[in-house]
This record gives sequence, structure tokens and C-alpha cells, in this order.
Amino acid sequence: MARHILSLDQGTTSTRAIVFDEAGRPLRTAAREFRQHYPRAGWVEHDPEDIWRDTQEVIAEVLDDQVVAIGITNQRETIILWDRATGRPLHNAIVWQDRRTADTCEALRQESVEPAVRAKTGLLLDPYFSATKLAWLLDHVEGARARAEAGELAAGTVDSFLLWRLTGGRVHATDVTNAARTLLYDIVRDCWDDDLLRLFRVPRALLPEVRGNAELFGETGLFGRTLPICGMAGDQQAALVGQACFRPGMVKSTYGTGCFLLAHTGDAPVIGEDRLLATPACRIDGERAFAQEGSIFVAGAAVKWLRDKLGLIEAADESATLAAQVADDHGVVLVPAFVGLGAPHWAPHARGLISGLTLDSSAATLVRATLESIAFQTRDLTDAMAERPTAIRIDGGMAANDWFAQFLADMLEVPVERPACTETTALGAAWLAGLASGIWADTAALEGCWSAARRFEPRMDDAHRDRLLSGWRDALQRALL
Ligand SMILES: Nc1ncnc2c1ncn2[C@@H]1O[C@H](COP(=O)(O)OP(=O)(O)O)[C@@H](O)[C@H]1O
Ligand SMILES: O=P(O)(O)OC[C@H](O)CO
Repeated sequence: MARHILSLDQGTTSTRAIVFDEAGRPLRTAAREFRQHYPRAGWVEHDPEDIWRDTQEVIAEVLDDQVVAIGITNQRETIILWDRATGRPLHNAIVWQDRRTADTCEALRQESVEPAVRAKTGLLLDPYFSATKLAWLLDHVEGARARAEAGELAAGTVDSFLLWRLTGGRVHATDVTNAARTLLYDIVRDCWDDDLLRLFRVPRALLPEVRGNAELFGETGLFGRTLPICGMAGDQQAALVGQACFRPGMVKSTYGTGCFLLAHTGDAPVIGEDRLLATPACRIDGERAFAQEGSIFVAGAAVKWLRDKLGLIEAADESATLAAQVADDHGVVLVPAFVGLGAPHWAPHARGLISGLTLDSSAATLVRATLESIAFQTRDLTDAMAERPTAIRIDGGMAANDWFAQFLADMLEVPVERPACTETTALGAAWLAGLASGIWADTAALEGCWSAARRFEPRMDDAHRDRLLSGWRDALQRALL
């Protein structure tokens, strides 16, 4: 009988389940968009019960008799605190985009602890990561700190919360790629770190056990039979797997809500002065791989803003047609620093701006400037890398936009490849579960499953590209003031 794998992709704006066959082809998909909560400027929350409801619904919708394993992948850093006895969250999840702990991070930076934190975690002191968000929950939910210290509470990223719920509260575990985004995990020694736990004031009793990416995490009996959950990874690392980037130097860039560019760096983290992140790529059969990461907080979210807040487009895919109508020398630059700026600037207080407006600027100009800004930001990442990539594999919602993909190739000066299956995040989690359940022998077997559907070659002349990049840098400096 054919064996299928169900992949659960819990993203920032939607929860999806996709069933893949043994050739890695998607057979069925179910998705639910869920509510974003913005309780104050710069704050972003999710209701974990919404996520859990949608998870159960999408799994039930696509599950078939041939599914033999489940893989989970998730938005990273977003943190949930829950009661071990009831399984109920004590507060909404604080989402990775949330900036409420910017001042805490700034105060820690003043104490000159950042170099030591970076050496262990590969990260930087920014509210993006989980530790300061978790400390905020412990300090602001009444009684939480004392209960955490007494071992009554559990905390974790979305993967570990879903695993807990799927296994009926029997398993509190996470995987190394998610653990590494908390600021509490030593990526070199591969363990939670007591000094970091002290620094961020997080009791160890709260934290999940950390496992590799392709192994048995637990079993769920919630869908009429027992199913093993045996693949797990943060969504950007899962996309690196789904893009078959298994060798040093290979690079993928995912354009969903944010943009996350990951370059495989081999079996050791590269922790440099580059303002990029070092992060585990995966641990399979005890073998560790690492990646260098550039995290951009706003990519597709800016297109969603054009649609939902400005009403300039009705659907995201109209953006390509509108952008193509605008003259190349339109002169408008948009800096989408809506939640500060991530790599390589790390400026949590920066705010968005639009420069160069004239009476000629139209809705189409703004749409084009928005798409351009995402490619400019990616160029800032590749400029920060010690070794410029030779090609980039793209995926995520925006990868479907041909105009954007071509402009990206023009800005990066390297070919941009779009794979046949752009659901690479879900595919990566399916591949991890498939490795653990013996469907695929090793990553070499997976490399042959990847193919490019389209390749965008750079074709813009140097003078034009340099003029655009220089306009971007001017506007960026103003947003950083
Ligand atoms: N054709 C398109 N052109 C530009 N942006 C798009 C297009 N299709 C989708 N998007 C953007 O991509 C995002 C959705 O991508 P997805 O990978 O599903 O995100 P996530 O996993 O972060 O929820 C949305 O923010 C949407 O605005
Ligand atoms: O939900 P996505 O796909 O935008 O990914 C979110 C990232 O994991 C945040 O680090």
C-alpha cells in the first residue's frame, strides 16, 4: 500500500495541513486563516485555542487511510505558557513580530551581555526571540512566576504546544531548530544553558525536552487511529530541507509574512560580526548541520497591508500586474519597517516611510515600491554575507509573483530558482517525518526529488540597479534615524 505523510504547517497567518505521497507530491491541502490580535501598537498576539481548533480541523479534513506519519512545522519564536494540569494557556501567545520587550533588550544590551549571548545562541538581543517574551508573561500574568517555579506550568514554541495537545498532555518536547530561537539554548553544546536561563529569568522547569528533527516525538490517537509524530522543525529550517539545501553554500529564501534567507554552512555554526544569525539547520540521526540566517520581518505582510489597510489591491496576485505598469524611473521608495527592522539592521524602533512622492505617483507606484522594497531588503542580507550566494531557491506565498522574482534576480545579481513544489515548508516537515519512518533512506534520496520549475536570470544593467539601490539606502537611513 502507498504510504502518505501528513504535514502540519502552523504559520503566522494560517494553519495548513498537506498530505504528500512517496514522491513528495502534494495530494490534498486544507488551510484556515486565523485572527491576529494587536492589543497595542507594536504588540502581536495569537489565541492558542484558535490555533488548536484549526489544527484539528485541517488534519481531519485531509487525513486518509494511507497516512503513516505526521510532521509538524511552525512559526518560530512565538511563545505560549500553559498549565500542565489543564493544558490551558495562561495568556495569548506572544508572536515573533511583537516588540513589547524592545526596552528590556536595550537594557540588557547596555549591560554588555550581547557578545556572550551571541557566542552561545548565534542570535542577538532583539525582542524577536522568545526569552524576553516569556519573562514578560511570567512577570505580567498574576502568579505565573511562582507557579512556574513550582513546576505547575509549561512553556514552549507553537510546535511543543501542539505536540502536547496532540499527545493528550503526555509529551512536552520540541526540536533543536525551535529551541535555538528562544535565546536560552546553547547551539554549540546543544542544550539549555543555565547562565542564559538566569540572565532572562526563566525557570528551567518550564522548558521542553529537546530532540533532533527526524525522530519519534509522540503519538496521537485523536483522529480515529494511532499516528506517530516523527518530524518537527521550525518553518524556515523546514523550508531549507524542503528546498533540498543539504550542502554548504546552498541558499533558500522564503517569502511569506516575513522573508527568511538561510544559507547552509556545514557542520558548525558561523558566528561572525555580520549581524546575521547562526542557527541549527537540522539534526538528523545525530548529525548536525547549521545555517546562517537573515530575518526580514515584513515581506508578504506589506502586500497584505496594501490589500487590507490601503485597499490598493483586492488580491495579492494583482500586485504583479500593477507593478509591471509603472515606469522604471518612478523614484518612490517604501521602507516597510512596520515592526522595526530585522537583519542586518536590528532596529526595533524604526518605523515605515515612503519617500520620493510626486503628483505622478499612483496606487500602482506604491504597489511596485512595496514589491521592490522586499527585494532591496534581501540584497541587504546578501551584502552582509561573507560569501555571496551563487543562486537562490525561493518559496512562500510571494514566490508565485513572477514580477517580484525577476526583480529579485536583478537586485541580487544571481539566478533565482522557483521549485516545482512551492509548499517547501510543509514538504520539509514531511521529508523529516518520512526519514524517521523509513520512507526515504537519507537526505541524498531527497535531493533527487527537488526540481526547479522556473529560473529567473538577472538582466538589469548595472547603472540602473546601482541607482535603485542607492535610492533604497538613502530612504533606509531616514527610517533608521
Ligand atoms: N502573488 C503574490 N504576490 C505578492 N505577495 C503575495 C502573493 N501571494 C501571496 N502573497 C503574500 O504572501 C503571504 C502569504 O504567504 P505564506 O507563505 O502563506 O505566509 P505565512 O506562512 O507567513 O502565513 C501573504 O502575506 C501575501 O500577502
Ligand atoms: O509564518 P512565517 O512563514 O512567516 O514564518 C515565521 C518565522 O518562523 C518567524 O521566525
